[in-house]
Order: sequence, then structure tokens, then C-alpha cells
Amino acid sequence: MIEFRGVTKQFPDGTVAVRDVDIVIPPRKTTVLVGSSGSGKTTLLRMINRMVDPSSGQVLIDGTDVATVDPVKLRRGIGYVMQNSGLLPHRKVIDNVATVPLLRGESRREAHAHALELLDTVGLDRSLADRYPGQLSGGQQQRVGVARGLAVDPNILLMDEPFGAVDPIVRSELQQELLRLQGELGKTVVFVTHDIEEAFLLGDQVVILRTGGEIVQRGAPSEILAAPADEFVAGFIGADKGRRTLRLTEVDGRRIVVDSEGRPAGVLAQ
Ligand SMILES: Nc1ncnc2c1ncn2[C@@H]1O[C@H](COP(=O)(O)OP(=O)(O)OP(=O)(O)O)[C@@H](O)[C@H]1O
Repeated sequence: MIEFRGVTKQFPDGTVAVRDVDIVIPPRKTTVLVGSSGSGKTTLLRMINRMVDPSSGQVLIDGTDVATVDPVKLRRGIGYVMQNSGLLPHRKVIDNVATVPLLRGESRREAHAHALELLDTVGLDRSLADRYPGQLSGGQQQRVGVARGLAVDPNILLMDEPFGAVDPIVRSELQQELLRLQGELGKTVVFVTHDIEEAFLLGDQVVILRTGGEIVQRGAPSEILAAPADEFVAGFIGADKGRRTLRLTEVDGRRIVVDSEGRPAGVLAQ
């Protein structure tokens, strides 16, 4: 479990990115932080692996304050997947995936065997292992990014707008792939997006933030859809515009999110 307790982050120039945030992130579930640009999502995510330290308050992982853990050690146990995949362009796919296992002391042979298995896990053909990132499509690069995030066999996977830079069809494939993976692996996933539909599709818990890093509402997608906390949330989910108004419906016992024209936007996991 990850817990934010009264966390505030003020940068040296005076910008308050996050203000007095409390969040409980349950294990083996996906929590999505969603909000408009500048609402503090990335700052919150980076406080989990100490790429950013809070100005006040605490971030705890399984009861331990991360401030007491060596950042390098901490990061080796937490997968991190970012937008544009963050791959090293001059290193082959296999070496990108094997980087952290090598740092952790696995032999080259072990790390490469492990990396090939991870390509299978994320649905990539092993024949791509010897290519360089620039020789892959955007969607393939993102899958390699996910494989690299999983390479340390982390309990926690942090994902910062990982599907933001690909076209809608590939994005939808990657979302489905993440749902499949999560069903198999059961990691504690913390996922950042500014896309509310993506948040409702992927999140067991959705945390909606507004500028200044304040939480406006948190809950299961069905709870937020059923009772938006205020006009900001209603506006964010489109309920005030009659446009893309998301609502819940039930088909064959499954709860489906549909838009105002009845087009399915996603299926709720629970
Ligand atoms: N190193 C920094 N120094 C000063 N201000 C910063 C720094 N990093 C982030 N900020 C500011 O903190 C606020 C929150 O930024 P953050 O990147 O967490 O937002 P975000 O919700 O992830 O936005 P986006 O969706 O655009 O990535 C913004 O106003 C940003 O300009």
C-alpha cells in the first residue's frame, strides 16, 4: 500500500504543485491520477520514487516513509514508464529492457533471457529485440517501455501518461493490453493521465485533481459517475455539456461506460 499523508510540494520558485494531499493507494489495484495540465499529477507520482521530495508531509510504502530509504535502492524496486517510452536511442531493444536487471547484478545471459520473456509478456515479437528504438512504431516503443518498467519485477509500477503520444487506435490497444497484463500480474499501478475516459477505463480508483494540486474527488469510476462531487468534476466528465456525457449501463451483467450517443467508452472491471 502507498499512502500520501498531508503532502505538500512547493518548488523553490514558490509554485505550489501539490497542497495537503491525502491518498491511500491500495495494493494490486490501479489508481489513476487525472486532472488538467499543471494539476500536480507528475509531481505526486515522482514523490513515490523520490524523484521529487515533499516540502511537508509523508509518502509511505507499506508503512515505511520513503524519505528514510536510499533513492537508488528505492527506484530499483519500482517500475517507471513515461511518455515517449524514455528508451535509450543508441541501445538495442533487448539492452534497453535488460538495463536495470544488469545493474542489479544479473549476468548478461540471465538478463537477456529475462528481457526476451518480457517482450512476450507485453505482446512484442522477439524478432524486434535487436532493433534500435527508432526502428519501432510508437506503439511498439511504448510496449518496450512497459517491458522495461516490469524488468525489475516491481510490486509498484508508476506510469506517467504512457499512452499520450500514440494515435487513438494504438492507444486503445495499449489500454486493453494493460488491463490484460494487470489481470495477470496484479501490480500496484499508479497511472497519470489527463484523459478522463482513460482514467475510468483503467482505474479501480480514480483521483481527480485540479490546478494547485488539490483533490476534488476520489473513488471508483462508478461512484464518480453516479455522483460528481461538484461542478468542476461534472464539467470534467462532460456531464454539464451533454457532450460525451459518460454514464453507466449494464449489458449481460457487465457494467459498461457509454457516452451520450450510447457508444461504449469502456467496461468497468468491478
Ligand atoms: N521543478 C519545478 N520547478 C518549479 N515548478 C515546477 C517544477 N516542476 C513542476 N512545477 C510546477 O508544478 C505544477 C504541477 O506540475 P506537474 O508536472 O506535477 O503537473 P501535471 O498535472 O503532471 O501536468 P501535465 O499534465 O502538464 O504534465 C505546475 O504548475 C508546474 O509548472
